[in-house]
Amino acid sequence: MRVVAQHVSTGLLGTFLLVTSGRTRRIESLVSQRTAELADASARLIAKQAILTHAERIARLGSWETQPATGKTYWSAELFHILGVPPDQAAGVDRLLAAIHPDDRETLRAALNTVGNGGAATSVDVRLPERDGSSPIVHVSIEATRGADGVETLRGTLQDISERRAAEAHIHYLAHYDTLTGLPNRSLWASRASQALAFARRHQLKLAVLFLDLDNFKTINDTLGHPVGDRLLSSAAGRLSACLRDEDVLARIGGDEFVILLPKLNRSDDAAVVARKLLESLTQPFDIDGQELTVSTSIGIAVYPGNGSDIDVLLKHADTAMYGAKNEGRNDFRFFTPDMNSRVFARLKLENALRRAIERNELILEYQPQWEMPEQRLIGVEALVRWEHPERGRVTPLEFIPVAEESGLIHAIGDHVLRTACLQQAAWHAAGLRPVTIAVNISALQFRRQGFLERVRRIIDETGADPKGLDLELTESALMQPGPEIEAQLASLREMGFGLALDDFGTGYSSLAYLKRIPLTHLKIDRSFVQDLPGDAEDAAIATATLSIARDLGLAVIAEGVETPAQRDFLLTRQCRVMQGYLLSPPLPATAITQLLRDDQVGGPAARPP
Ligand SMILES: Nc1nc2c(ncn2[C@@H]2O[C@H](COP(=O)(O)O[C@H]3[C@@H](O)[C@H](n4cnc5c(=O)[nH]c(N)nc54)O[C@@H]3COP(=O)(O)O)[C@@H](O)[C@H]2O)c(=O)[nH]1
Repeated sequence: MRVVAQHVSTGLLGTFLLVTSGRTRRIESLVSQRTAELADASARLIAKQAILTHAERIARLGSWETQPATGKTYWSAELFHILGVPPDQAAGVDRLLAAIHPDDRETLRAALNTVGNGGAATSVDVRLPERDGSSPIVHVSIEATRGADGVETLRGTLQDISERRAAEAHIHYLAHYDTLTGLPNRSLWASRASQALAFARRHQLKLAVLFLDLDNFKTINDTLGHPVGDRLLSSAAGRLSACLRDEDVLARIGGDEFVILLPKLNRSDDAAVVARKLLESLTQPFDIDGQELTVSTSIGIAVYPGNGSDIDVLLKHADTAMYGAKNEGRNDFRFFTPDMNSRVFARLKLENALRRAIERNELILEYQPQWEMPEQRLIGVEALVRWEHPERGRVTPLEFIPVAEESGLIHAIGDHVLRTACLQQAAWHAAGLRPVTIAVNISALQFRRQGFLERVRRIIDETGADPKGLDLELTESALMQPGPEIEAQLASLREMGFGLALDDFGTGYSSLAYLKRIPLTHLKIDRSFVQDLPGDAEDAAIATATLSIARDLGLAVIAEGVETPAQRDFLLTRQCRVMQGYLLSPPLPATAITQLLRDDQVGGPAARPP
């Protein structure tokens, strides 16, 4: 029995053991299955957490959660990072508030309290304390989960939006400011001007709009290059700005155009006071990269309510008045008057007529003789363009050359003048007349334009003219800052045989240094230095010095604008051998020069320095 019992008991145990071990295995298998599932879930959770952490880092967005009842708090890794709080420091609402800029803490506290006390979800933008010179801006969103006893969980996100804000600010800046000068642009100016106008209308105040355009800026820009032009513009903007009050609005609205709003004006004349200050501010030369540059401005003024009742009209009238100031000598201001509209129209009409004049060959040349003295031997002529306008009669180049330069027509006119002078040389040669030099004026814009040399070559080839009998008269502005390209162009012209005369010497941006570097053949004493000779001591000194410099540099000199025997005699005593002016002869048609040459077949062109 014992054995049986034993057997039985062994059997039971065995059975039990068998059963137990079977269950155990199942349990084990279940446990290991569950463990694997848990490990898998945990791995997936970790992976998801990693993705979330990654996403938060990329978005510069941290998240947080806090249970007011238990004080349990969670901060994501990115939240610690954005707030600059070490990850081992206790994280909670107080810590969050402490990490905010002291001036913005109350804003966030109020938002947290609102949501914590049952208010709707909200968000605020607050700053963090300054780091690396700026205060990051964070956008904090707050919401709550509520239970029966009120708020159970307060949670939210905090995102660093500094870059977005900076980008928005930059876009705003680009849309409203001029990047070169930092001044408001046309759009911002117009919106401020409209507000000011509404205020002026309500309070029956006056308001002025000033339109400024820098004089000769285009020449400086085209001749010295855009980087120099840009620096000049921004320096000029600085000076203009310094003349104004805080409430005035200065804007740059185009290349060299500025507008100013004077919003609170007692009397119209106050605008004139400001205009005078602005003109005065530009009188001192600018030092741009070590070179002295001078620029002036012309100013047009329109006043509300007299000259218009909306900003567009006031601006248009100020622009028109600015043209008035330009036409009447520049470097000055003019108030708008209704008759100016017709003047601007006239200027546009002139430009159109000039365009047609070129096509219709209305531009002709006269030639002013140049004489070797004291024998008064004709040795050259200066070609001067004339416009025979079908209705207006003769239009002076003083009127149309500036229009041609502003409109770009100067290039076509310049080519026409050079071609006509070349053909005239060929005609005099063909007629068997003795050769005289023909001097041709070249505008600075024409000379500095890409391809000038090629155009000159083409004209010479087409006309068969001899450059040895041609002088190109260049102004000082054409030769300002002669870089290697300009020097090479001048050298090529000299190699071709052209003479190179510096016109109006002493009136512009004279630099004796470049006289040495560029291959000039002549200097022309400007008639402004001749007209008061011999009485004016300063003019006498300038004329004498010019002659002396030219002699030392081996250059020929032509005195222009000689109108009186006293001027002629003074210049003769200073060894000036070549003269031009009304005393000797006005500019004449080609036929008259032909006659002069026929009458005197013994002269010859002035000897040029080698
Ligand atoms: N780029 C070009 N400019 C040109 C061309 N033709 C003329 N011009 C420039 O126009 C300005 C005015 O010229 P104009 O009315 O022809 O006057 C010239 C002479 O008539 C005048 N002159 C000559 N002698 C006297 C005088 O004794 N007294 C006096 N008051 N005026 C006199 O001077 C002008 C010549 O000046 P300049 O060229 O400096 O030698 C003038 O700036 C012309 O340059 C052209 O084809 N292209």
